[in-house]
Amino acid sequence: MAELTPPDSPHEHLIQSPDPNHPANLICELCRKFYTLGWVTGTGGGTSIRNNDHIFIAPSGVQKELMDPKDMFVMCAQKREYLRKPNFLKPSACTPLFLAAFDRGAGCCIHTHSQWAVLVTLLVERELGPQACFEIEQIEQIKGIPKGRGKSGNLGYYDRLRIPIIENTAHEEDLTDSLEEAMEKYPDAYAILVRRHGIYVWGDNVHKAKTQCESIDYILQLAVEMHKIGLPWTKSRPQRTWFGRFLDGLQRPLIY
Ligand SMILES: CSCCC(=O)C(=O)COP(=O)(O)O
Ligand SMILES: [Zn+2]
Repeated sequence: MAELTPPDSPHEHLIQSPDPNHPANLICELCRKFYTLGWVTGTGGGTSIRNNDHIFIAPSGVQKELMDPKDMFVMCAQKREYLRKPNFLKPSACTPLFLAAFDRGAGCCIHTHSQWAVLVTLLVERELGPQACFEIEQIEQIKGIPKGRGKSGNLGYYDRLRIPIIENTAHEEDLTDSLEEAMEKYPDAYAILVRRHGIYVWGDNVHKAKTQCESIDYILQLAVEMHKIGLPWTKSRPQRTWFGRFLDGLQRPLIY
């Protein structure tokens, strides 16, 4: 796709490997899969992988399903300096957001423009207000999400999954401060929704980031469908008002 860094560059070996699990190959393969799910259409969304000392980043504004390993940027994880920069390309505008996830121990971060994610941010705003998180419980797929950083095991069926929501900005990179704030406020979160935009999901490694992103997308789609037929996402709302409890008593199908 791109005009390449000269092939005699000392860093070409960083993106050349016959191993399908090499990060440069894997980002391209994953983005092809994610495209079919509607996660990275129209150049939106993307994926970044940290592999020990190296961070692999896709270019900005390209069709993510058509990328080639030679299009990948490679950054030194410690110095945060680019070791490999393909000519005529810019690194993804999501780079500072991916780095925020790597700073907190992630091995892979996936950004999607899934319509389910966008719809849930709109529903939460309308039903619960601008400061609210998305919350859901008693759905089997919640078990696909870890309890939190430094905690062993995954959420259980009766645990509540909470995904914070931050407001969108005109430029992707300007999301960084609010994303980091949300990461600090919700240290157990492995995902953050961006209103009217999409979601960032990260995991300890590629396998975990991918399966967590799949579980969350499944739950977000389910949540939209549940809302359409008037089913609540949680059994009860924390800090309910007397009016909320009154409505509970009537067993009205409202979202809290
Ligand atoms: C139509 S995509 C707008 C930018 C965006 O939200 C995104 O996720 C893609 O950014 P990138 O710089 O990686 O192309
Ligand atoms: Zn985006």
